[in-house]
Amino acid sequence: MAVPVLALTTGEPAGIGPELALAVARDWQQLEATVVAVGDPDLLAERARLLGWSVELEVLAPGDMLPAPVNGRLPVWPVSLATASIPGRLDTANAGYVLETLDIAVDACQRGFADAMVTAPLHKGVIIDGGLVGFTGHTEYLRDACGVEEVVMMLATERTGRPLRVALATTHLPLAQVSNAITGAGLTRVTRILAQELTHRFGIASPRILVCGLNPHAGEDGHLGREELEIITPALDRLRDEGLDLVGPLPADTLFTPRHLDHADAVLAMYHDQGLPVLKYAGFGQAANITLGLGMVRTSVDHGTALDLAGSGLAEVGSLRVALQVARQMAVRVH
Ligand SMILES: NC(=O)c1ccc[n+]([C@@H]2O[C@H](COP(=O)([O-])OP(=O)(O)OC[C@H]3O[C@@H](n4cnc5c(N)ncnc54)[C@H](O)[C@@H]3O)[C@@H](O)[C@H]2O)c1
Ligand SMILES: N[C@H](C(=O)O)[C@H](O)COP(=O)(O)O
Repeated sequence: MAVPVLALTTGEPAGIGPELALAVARDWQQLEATVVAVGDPDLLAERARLLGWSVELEVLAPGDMLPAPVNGRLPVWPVSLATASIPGRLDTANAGYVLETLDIAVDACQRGFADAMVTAPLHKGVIIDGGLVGFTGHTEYLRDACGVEEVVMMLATERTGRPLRVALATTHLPLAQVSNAITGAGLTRVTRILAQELTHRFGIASPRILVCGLNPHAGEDGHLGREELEIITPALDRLRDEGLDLVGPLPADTLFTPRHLDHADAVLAMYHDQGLPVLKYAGFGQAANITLGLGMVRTSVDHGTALDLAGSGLAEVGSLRVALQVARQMAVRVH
């Protein structure tokens, strides 16, 4: 493939997404990809002015020839804000704008105008308050936009020396709903996608996956919960019969130790705050969020909108750089 094209959605306009897009454009470093921002050019220009950064915006349309990356220049596929955005101040009027940037990036990937999409953070609450009841995040929105039944959220960092990859069996759910959401069919789908994508998109021929239990001490033989005995173990056994290399269910408190992690390619955690705090403790600011199973490449940052930092220029750009690098590597590998 020629140099891949990455469509970078600029996220919640009142958050740090717009300035992170500008920050990477000031210094593309060694990124061997062409990046086009998807967002409001006036917003980007205003944020650049506020920060005193010199970034030249080049407004183009999907399908137009994209220029090679030059420090201080940022190509943009334009989307108009509904109303002017003030750093740190959410406005439900702009919820539709955020979603439109996602739709444009998905469409561009599907039509071959981009090889991957990378997303700056959005604010889930303001999208819901803006009218999209049931919205829970990019992952689920993109699953529906791509028309697939299941996707897998996986965060990955290399700050730990060897890659640490943590995937989730359930994503953005209230904790009270997690147990009911762990089903044999769901676990089977998620684990298959994880194993397949580790092979196809990360080049790991026969990935070893460590699977967390749901309950303390993986249920203590049924004394501290029965999901391991009744749901998780039977599902893993069936998948082992298909040839998958799965270890578990293991107690989650001791799974994340070198003794286990040194011999594994990924961890499958049962829920968001079982797996992600560990990953973020190890690699916050140097990790990428990857959606597996979409049929296209999508990565994102490991952090949120950081409204407290918006407009200050102080937000760290490390995770966005990692997300761009991972998207580039995945896009190149897929072709
Ligand atoms: N990829 C995404 O779109 C994504 C990811 C995580 C959270 N979110 C959303 O973001 C919103 C705010 O979430 P939150 O407050 O829980 O998390 P947050 O990541 O926005 O903020 C948590 C803390 O980390 C700091 N922080 C975050 N990013 C930083 C950066 N780049 N550099 C330096 N410090 C940084 C913030 O200042 C804050 O103190 C929520 O709506 C959440 O759902 C979106
Ligand atoms: N669960 C993610 C995290 O904690 O980093 C975050 O909420 C982003 O999720 P989406 O990519 O689905 O928006």
